[in-house]
Amino acid sequence: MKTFDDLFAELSEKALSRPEGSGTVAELDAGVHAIGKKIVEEAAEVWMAAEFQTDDEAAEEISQLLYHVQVLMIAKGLSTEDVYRHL
Ligand SMILES: N=c1c2ncn([C@@H]3O[C@H](COP(=O)(O)OP(=O)(O)OP(=O)(O)O)[C@@H](O)[C@H]3O)c2ncn1[C@@H]1O[C@H](COP(=O)(O)O)[C@@H](O)[C@H]1O
Repeated sequence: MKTFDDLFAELSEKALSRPEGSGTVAELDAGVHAIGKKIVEEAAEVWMAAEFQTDDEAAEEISQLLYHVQVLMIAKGLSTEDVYRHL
């Protein structure tokens, strides 16, 4: 099973190698403003799923939110350590 750190390593590598067809590369190219809007959209979907959908659907929405947060971290050049030191 993929962890937060596994996904971050995968996305960081994709940002460098820029493989054809990568949604991550496309999202990075769209920029911080577009990624931020995606985070807000996914956060709303997390909220709605938590209130009105199944636990599994809420978990899936949370995974998507974490993905977009990671893309934003990479766009900003932030490492997991930069974030973890605030936890
Ligand atoms: N975990 C994810 C992941 N979670 C969410 N998403 C993206 O976020 C979107 C969220 O889904 P929604 O249902 O909200 O989609 P939507 O609003 O219809 O989506 P769009 O119209 O914005 O595409 C998905 O369509 C994906 O584009 C993800 N995209 C990629 N990953 C993983 O990231 C890695 C790299 O992916 P690529 O860069 O595409 O190779 C792989 O391991 C993928 O599994």
